[in-house]
Amino acid sequence: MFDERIVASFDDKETPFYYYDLKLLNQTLKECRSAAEGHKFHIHFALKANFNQKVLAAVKANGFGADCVSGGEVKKAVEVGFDKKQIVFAGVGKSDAEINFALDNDIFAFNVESVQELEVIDQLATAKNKKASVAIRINPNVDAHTHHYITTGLDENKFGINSWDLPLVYDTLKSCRNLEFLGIHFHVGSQILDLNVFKSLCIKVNEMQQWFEERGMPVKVLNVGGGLGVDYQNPDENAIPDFKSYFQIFADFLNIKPHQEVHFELGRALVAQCSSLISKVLYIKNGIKKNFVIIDAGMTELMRPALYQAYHKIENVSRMVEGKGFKAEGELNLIPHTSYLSYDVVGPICESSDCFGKGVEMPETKRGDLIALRTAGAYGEVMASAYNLRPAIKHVYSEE
Ligand SMILES: Cc1ncc(COP(=O)(O)O)c(C=O)c1O
Ligand SMILES: N[C@@H](CCCC[NH3+])C(=O)O
Repeated sequence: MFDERIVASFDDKETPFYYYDLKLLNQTLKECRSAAEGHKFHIHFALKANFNQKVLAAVKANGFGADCVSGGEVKKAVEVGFDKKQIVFAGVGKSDAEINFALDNDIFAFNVESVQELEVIDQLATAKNKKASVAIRINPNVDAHTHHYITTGLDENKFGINSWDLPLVYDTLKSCRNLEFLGIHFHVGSQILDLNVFKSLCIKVNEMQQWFEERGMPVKVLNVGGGLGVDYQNPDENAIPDFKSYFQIFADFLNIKPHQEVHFELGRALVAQCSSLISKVLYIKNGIKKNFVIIDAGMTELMRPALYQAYHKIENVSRMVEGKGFKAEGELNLIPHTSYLSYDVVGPICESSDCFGKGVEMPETKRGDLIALRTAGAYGEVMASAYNLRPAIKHVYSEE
């Protein structure tokens, strides 16, 4: 991904910044869309993964809808120009102001996460003399086999309505005159690489839709959420996820009826690989037990390693020649692997967890080298913070 021309173009840029490969982003979006179109599946992009303006413009241009988790995201989606009939609003804690904003904008649907929320949406819709379309988020108790902080579909998680509360949901839907029941919604977790998880999800979705339809409530939308993972270890070899196999699971195992639409809410799979956090080496500190590379990006710019011990591939792009490996300073020839050193790559923030990788093998690294933290396009800049009064994040975009 980082040929010499790209690295040279970074020379005059102030670090740290997120570098976006817009060509890769567009390729990824197109592949996803064509894989989904074959099955007539609808995809809403989960804005929580990335709400960078250029990213959203590309997502919208490629025909995706918007999956929002706050009033702020609904507002953003409206401002960017997503079709309001392609905006959904999920989240366990929607405030009255957020619900009102979404009602005023006539969005496609609320994914509702509790019985009390159903009642509140009905009251607020009644006050506006409107009907709110709702999908019921059901907690399917399916183990996503992913990091426990990003598992969302187990009984112990706060998300969704548990199946034993469905009779109460049914009664509430029947008594609330300003709600229109649209369908059911699920999301079991994120960074899921084992496609069997989605098979188990399909089985639960089939059970749940039958429950509603047996009670005379047609389920028009089956929303199966997002969660497809990406290859953090091999970002160049597997730059675009296998969308075909992913969608095929749902085509094979979901019991889709003619009156139904299947909706997805993908985030990470669409945007993770198109961006890297580029940072400059400030200092090299050789300790007794460890060598530290101290870079000018910290957990404030990319929080995932500190928060989830998440892995991001780390490369010294100043010493990389495309197709040839690494070069030593001033040399054009390859340097042997034995001259790779082991470093802990850390940021400047006053927290011990401000560490991007331990024992990272890199060619001998010097002050001023550029370091790329790969696969940072999802849950990267959106989770940035101003802790330590850090400046706002900067961006650089590929030409395309
Ligand atoms: C309800 C919901 N939908 C969609 C997503 C997007 O997930 P992912 O980025 O893993 O595709 C999430 C985040 O996990 C979510 O909580
Ligand atoms: N922020 C998480 C994903 C959360 C998904 C949202 N429910 C991550 O970086 O992996």
